[in-house]
Amino acid sequence: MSFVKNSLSLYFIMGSQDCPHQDPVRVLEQAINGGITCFQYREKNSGLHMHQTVLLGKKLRRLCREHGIPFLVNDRVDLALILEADGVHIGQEDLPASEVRKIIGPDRILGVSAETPAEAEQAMLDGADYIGVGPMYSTLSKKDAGEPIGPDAIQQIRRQIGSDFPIVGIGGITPERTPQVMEAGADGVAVISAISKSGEPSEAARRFRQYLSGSTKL
Ligand SMILES: Nc1nc(C(F)(F)F)ncc1COP(=O)(O)OP(=O)(O)O
Ligand SMILES: [Mg+2]
Repeated sequence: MSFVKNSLSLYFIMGSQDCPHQDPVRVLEQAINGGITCFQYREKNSGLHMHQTVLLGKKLRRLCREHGIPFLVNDRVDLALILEADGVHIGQEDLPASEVRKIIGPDRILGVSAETPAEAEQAMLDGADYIGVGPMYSTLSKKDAGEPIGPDAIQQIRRQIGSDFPIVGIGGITPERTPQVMEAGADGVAVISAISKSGEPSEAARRFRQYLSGSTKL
């Protein structure tokens, strides 16, 4: 579990839909240079058909492998297996976590979205290695995101599941908002547009790392 916990501190999530003006491979390369610790490939309503999704996924997977960054795939367990991903992330409206755990086996990472203590508890019972809690703040990266639940939701979940289980906050998180999410009990922050749409992904990732290490000049 400590491997997952350590890898969650700066969890970059991206698909081609998040990089309207740049090559997604270059964006990931820059984000890795800036210090991300985990990556999730999340193609959503991007217009790519599955062959293109696999091709891009292979390039992103290769980049992560070269830099020792865990590579996870969102939603699509088949795509995760094709890409030899380190894991998969699923939400409450995706395949049941307990079924996904059977398909990916015991050694791959299983992430599950949770908004409430009950969902968090169930995810743990279903074999999740971490949970993603959000949306923390309003987000443009997920069209069907619910109302923001804020860092308090992490505090409530922590009261239910204890301090050991890995939690990452997600949804509208900026470098400046990172301390609030971490103080609420998260092990890390998951980020899409604050890095992918920053124009300077490596600089953006570096700023998150500064706030994560508490080394910013307040
Ligand atoms: N993709 C995600 N990754 C995380 C992670 F924990 F990894 F940060 N947490 C939450 C989500 C959202 O997952 P889901 O609810 O299925 O929506 P979508 O499939 O649109 O992403
Ligand atoms: Mg999903």
